[in-house]
Amino acid sequence: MHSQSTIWVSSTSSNFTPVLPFFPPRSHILTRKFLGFQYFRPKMASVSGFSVRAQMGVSSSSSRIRGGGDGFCTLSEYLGKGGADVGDDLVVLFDHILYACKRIAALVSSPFHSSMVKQVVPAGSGNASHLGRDAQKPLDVVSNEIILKSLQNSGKVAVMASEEDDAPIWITDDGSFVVVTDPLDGSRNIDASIPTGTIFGIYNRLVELDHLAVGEKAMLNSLQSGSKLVAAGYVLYSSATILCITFGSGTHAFTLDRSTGDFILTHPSIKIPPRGQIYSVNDARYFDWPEGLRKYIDTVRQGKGKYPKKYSARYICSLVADFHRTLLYGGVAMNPRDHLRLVYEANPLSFIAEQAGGKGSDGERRILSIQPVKLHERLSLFLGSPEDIDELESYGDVQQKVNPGYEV
Ligand SMILES: O=P(O)(O)OC[C@H]1O[C@](O)(COP(=O)(O)O)[C@@H](O)[C@@H]1O
Repeated sequence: MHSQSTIWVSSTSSNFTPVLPFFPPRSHILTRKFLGFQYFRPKMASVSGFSVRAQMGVSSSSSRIRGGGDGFCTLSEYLGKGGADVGDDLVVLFDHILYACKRIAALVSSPFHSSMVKQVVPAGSGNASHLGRDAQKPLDVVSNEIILKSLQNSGKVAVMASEEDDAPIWITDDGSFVVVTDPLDGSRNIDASIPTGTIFGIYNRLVELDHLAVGEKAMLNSLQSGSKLVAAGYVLYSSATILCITFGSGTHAFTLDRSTGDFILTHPSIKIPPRGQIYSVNDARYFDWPEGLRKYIDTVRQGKGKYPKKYSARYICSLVADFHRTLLYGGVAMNPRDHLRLVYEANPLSFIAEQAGGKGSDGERRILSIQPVKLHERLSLFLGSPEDIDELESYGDVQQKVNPGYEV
């Protein structure tokens, strides 16, 4: 489907190994099997099984998942008729989103990205609302372009609303979907090679708005409540490239096999632990927090909360990475100040959290029940294990309203 052939130089030392085509065909799975590679179930993740066969019959949706004859289930197999059967239009759309994410994955890990992006990003381009420490990085702009191009090429998307653009972009009247996205979250970390991620949510186009002017229907389609999401996902660019998705029947994660370009189902039916022992927050903000939040953190870090063990702190400062860890290990990932966006970040991740048995809250309300009123609306965000979120909310006053504009 995609004609573009990027060249991937595979090298672990100064000796260059032969240049491989980027993501060669699936027949390489045979080589992988022949070489004896095995996928193992991660120890700390609470998943219903790892190999496709192991999870057969676990639930009505997962039992329909059929892997290839080799026992692995690729994303295409998962989405297709023998699997979740999400419909041809979504299959095509996912194929294009994932192609874009593979390009971004290649870009963020490329030794050449800093010099490449300097050439392609004109000064002053991008979202005017990004100022100071929120200023767009060149890779934000490039990633945004990559995603927009792929959505255009898919022919399936009416509107794209991106964290990087001031206004939503109307793509085609023929598209049946609306895509909201943060193309490269955590990009402020990129120069230090810390994990980053792409977040996206997919809605149906609201056909009842078709008669409106383009700008108006683009905006209203993008301001749908998170409870209307058809699908949501993120791609984590880290030591592994992980795609985590939901279509409203469970949360499933796939790991990119760099030798074939396939996303392999590695974490079917993720279940977040009901309670974790980790909180994730930028606690340099402690003195700007409200009383309730300080009390909550003071309590759990001393092991005096409902769970009688001392909590640990983990904070990467990259939302997708902090959320992914929370999904697998449990606990709560939070940003109590009005910083993260409802449309691009809070809604898709809350949908994924809920489908894994977790919760997404602004400290008082369920995120998915909030009606967005502004495209770039920001809010406090708490995501994680249901018992941890309930306990945190019970402290009442957990939203940081003082936001002095931190410099780092
Ligand atoms: O500075 P804080 O409050 O710790 O915020 C860090 C958060 O901001 C982010 O970098 C996102 O910010 P941007 O949307 O401005 O890129 C998240 O990845 C991270 O979780």
